[in-house]
Amino acid sequence: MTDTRKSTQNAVGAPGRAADGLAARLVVERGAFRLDVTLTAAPGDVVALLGPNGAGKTTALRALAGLVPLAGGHLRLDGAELDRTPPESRPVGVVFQDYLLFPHLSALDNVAFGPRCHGASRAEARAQAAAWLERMGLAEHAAAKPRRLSGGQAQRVALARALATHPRLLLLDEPLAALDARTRLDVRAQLRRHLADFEAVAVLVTHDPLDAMVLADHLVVIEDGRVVQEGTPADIARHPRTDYIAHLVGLNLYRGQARGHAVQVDGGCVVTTTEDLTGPAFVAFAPGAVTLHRERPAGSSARNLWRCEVAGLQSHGDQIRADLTGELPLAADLTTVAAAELDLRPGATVWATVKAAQTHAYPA
Ligand SMILES: Nc1ncnc2c1ncn2[C@@H]1O[C@H](COP(=O)(O)OP(=O)(O)OP(=O)(O)O)[C@@H](O)[C@H]1O
Repeated sequence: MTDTRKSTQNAVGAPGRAADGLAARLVVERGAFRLDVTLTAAPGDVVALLGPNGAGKTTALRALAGLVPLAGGHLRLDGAELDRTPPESRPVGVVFQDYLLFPHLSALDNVAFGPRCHGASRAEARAQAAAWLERMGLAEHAAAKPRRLSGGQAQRVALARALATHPRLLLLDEPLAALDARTRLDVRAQLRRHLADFEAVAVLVTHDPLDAMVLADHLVVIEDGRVVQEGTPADIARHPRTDYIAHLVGLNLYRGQARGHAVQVDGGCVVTTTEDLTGPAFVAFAPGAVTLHRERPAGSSARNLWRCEVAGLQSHGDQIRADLTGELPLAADLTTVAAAELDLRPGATVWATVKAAQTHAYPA
């Protein structure tokens, strides 16, 4: 994916960077759960924390906000230590999934609340709030109470409230999750524009890979309290390193040992690739690269041929996704017509072929 929005050359996580921005190692203990993640970002970066349920994304965000204490590590923002700074004194703005607007205050007063808390006079705070609402396209809703606002409008008020304090760190916790699909598209596009103009560090927690890919320059994938992979959205989509990420980006992924053009997959068969590698490797291919046959194909030019059994079928847009077990567990996408012609049903035996040129191997 190309990011035309903002330069990413500011080297997230690169050694020797300037003191500006975020440099954190967040160690948090919550009962049996331990979070230990390192996050660094330069001003202007948008970092998305992505991961399965319970991975620790929200805990990381709460630690950045000062809402849960660090059991270890450090938290520096623009060179200043924040570990012991109480949440209300941190130069941090937070936007939650469910907006958390004050129900008894108008949109304008909700936004003015931030600058007021930071010492602005009432008139100044209201003037700044009016300017923010204008920027968000909400000027005509300034007097409305939150219950009169749509979900998308309320979320924009919450964003204006966070930005009005000029935070050096903006935290967004699933900011689009509560919105319906149509509103989500609009708010995502607007949020993208506001984040592009935002000069400081933004950290976004999301379950949705599309939000992460559209909004962030840098993805940090957390599983079980640890960072399992980080990089640009394009890197991660091309070179997933865990099953969770492969599933997220819709690829079949295997780990094994490469010898030349063959990768011996752990616990099973060989996948032939066009890359020439030696040693521990990943090999991946898209479900759409798989061709299914009811009989073992004779004379197929595909270098990869596996005998499988249909474990399940699901519709997936205008395609059918077949989950296959057998020599190599894999997902295959085929058209509804092809699925009908093959008479695919759970339990059926099928032969799967994949051309070497449609696989992609890379060092593990
Ligand atoms: N107050 C708490 N006390 C003890 N454990 C907690 C508490 N809050 C969360 N946890 C545990 O911390 C772990 C991480 O939770 P967290 O909410 O950070 O994950 P997450 O990645 O944000 O998940 P989700 O996507 O489901 O929101 C989980 O195992 C959870 O059970």
